[in-house]
Amino acid sequence: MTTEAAMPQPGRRGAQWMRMLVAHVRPHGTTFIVAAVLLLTSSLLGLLQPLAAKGLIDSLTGGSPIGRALTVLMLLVVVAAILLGVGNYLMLRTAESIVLDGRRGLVQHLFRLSITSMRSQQPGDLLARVTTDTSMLRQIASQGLIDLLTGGVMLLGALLLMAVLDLVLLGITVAVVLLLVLLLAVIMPRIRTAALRAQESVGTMGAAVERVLGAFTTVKASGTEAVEMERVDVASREAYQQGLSLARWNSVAGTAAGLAIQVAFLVVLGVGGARVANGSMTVSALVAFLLYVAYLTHPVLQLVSANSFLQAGRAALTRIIEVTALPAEPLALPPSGPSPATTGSGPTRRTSGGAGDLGPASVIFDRVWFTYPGRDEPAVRDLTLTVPASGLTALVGPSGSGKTTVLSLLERFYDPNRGRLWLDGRDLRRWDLNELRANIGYVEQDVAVLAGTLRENIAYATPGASEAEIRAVLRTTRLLPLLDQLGGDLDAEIKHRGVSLSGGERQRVAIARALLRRPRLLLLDEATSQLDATNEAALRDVIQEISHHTTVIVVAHRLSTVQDAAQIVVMQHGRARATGRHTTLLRTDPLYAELAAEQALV
Ligand SMILES: Nc1ncnc2c1ncn2[C@@H]1O[C@H](COP(=O)(O)OP(=O)(O)OP(=O)(O)O)[C@@H](O)[C@H]1O
Repeated sequence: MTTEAAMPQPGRRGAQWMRMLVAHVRPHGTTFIVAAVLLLTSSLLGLLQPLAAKGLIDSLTGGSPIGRALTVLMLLVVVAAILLGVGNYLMLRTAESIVLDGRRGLVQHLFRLSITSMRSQQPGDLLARVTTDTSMLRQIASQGLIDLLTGGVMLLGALLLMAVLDLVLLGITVAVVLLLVLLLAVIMPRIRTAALRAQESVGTMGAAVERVLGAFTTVKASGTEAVEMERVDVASREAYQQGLSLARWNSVAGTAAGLAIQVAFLVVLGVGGARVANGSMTVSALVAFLLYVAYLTHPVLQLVSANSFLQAGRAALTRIIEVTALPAEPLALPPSGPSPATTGSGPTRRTSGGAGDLGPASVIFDRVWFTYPGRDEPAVRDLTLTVPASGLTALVGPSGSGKTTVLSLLERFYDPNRGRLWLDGRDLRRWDLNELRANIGYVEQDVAVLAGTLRENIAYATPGASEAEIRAVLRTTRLLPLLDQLGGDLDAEIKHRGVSLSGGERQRVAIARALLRRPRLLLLDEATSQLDATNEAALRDVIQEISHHTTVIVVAHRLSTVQDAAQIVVMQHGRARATGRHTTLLRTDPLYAELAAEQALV
């Protein structure tokens, strides 16, 4: 998890797209094959139509009755049309299933990405990959593969039947088709490049839009709407240019294919006419041959468009493969149902990983070093620290001294480069990741409130929580007035990103969420920084009370909030420079004394 998770280069993923395509199609193999057989049969019946037409002409010119030949021709037309309809439907159904599977697989992987992988990506671009790129899978299956198959078979079939009719004319037709193939071989890489660039620009556009949506207030307050619009516009213009390039090359390919068939038709007409005149072939054979040449238009255009779809699909698949190649964490267990009710006065641990009621957890950092990917300076250096089970430990120190990083290492968002961490005497790396996180309650610095109801937000990590339990944590975190404002309705909606809540309310929602889980280790990162004095004092008491039966690690800027901590760790440049109680540190550590003096605590 500690290695930089840059997006792999498309070239390196080149051969994988075929394997991935096969993997996507395989689960729907039966329907795909049935659909392919129906479509092929329909095409083959279409292939017989010129022969039936020849029979009809022969009957007409020979003066024999045409009823039978006419019936055969009609039957061929009707049955081919029905098979085409059913086959198309089945193929589209398969294509939709492939898109569904593709999206599910991609999202599952996306949500399991390690923090390092996720931070190396642009969320808007990832969104484009999940939505737009997966949509392209539909075209690969419904148009690409099937057109390639039916077009190929029809082309071969037609050439075979032409061979039966006249070898000289066949030679002319094959020569023209080969010329076309050569031309297409030149055009196809260009189509592929344009498709990939177009998809990439859509991703860039998504990232540019997401950047604004994620900081909408800042954009408004800074008056930078026009600048941001320009950024999006650059990406959309690029997508437009690549779309044009794609259209250009596609129309060159389509026109060349149509032209090639017409040229073949005219040459065959001329040479064939001469051959009829000198008695080398019959009129009906020439008519049938010409019908086959005209008939070739369809499979040839099919093959051309199949290639375009496959090139575009290949570009999309390449972008999907890039995401699936990023390092991910093990799959999270589904959240547990309601936990057993609290008995007596002691707390019952709620976990979604099944940790059970194990009491508070002890934590040890043993000479831990950690440098963020892409950074030169370690954020944590040679950190040795013991946090006893139960009690409040506070991390204080200047901004950037590594306090948040210490909490991130405990959550295993990152693994140390050197040294080891222990929780309950067990190396952190030996914990099942989901079990580990189920034991920890974490209130991050930039607390997240999700779109949804108040209940969903509070019980986010504890879906089985009862109404009484939720109300209890709301009382503890002084959120009952908020509930009153929402008309006493736990199922009232909170707006996207929690923008309808104040900063302090958001913090308290996050604390309530962590408390409801009744973790064994509670990590609070500046969790009360936005609270007013009254609420802060009240929550400080609550946290003190919790620390009697839970291990609590608090990151605090305001020393007033942690004066009573059992242990205060003073961090500087990633190191723990001093550890002790407030009064001791005031005497023994100049930095702590300075911080306290700045905050008028002495
Ligand atoms: N995701 C990240 N990628 C790269 N560097 C990071 C990342 N997060 C933090 N850092 C760097 O690591 C160092 C420690 O950061 P950290 O957030 O742990 O400090 P902090 O003491 O919690 O700061 P503050 O009190 O301002 O929140 C800083 O130099 C910071 O720039």
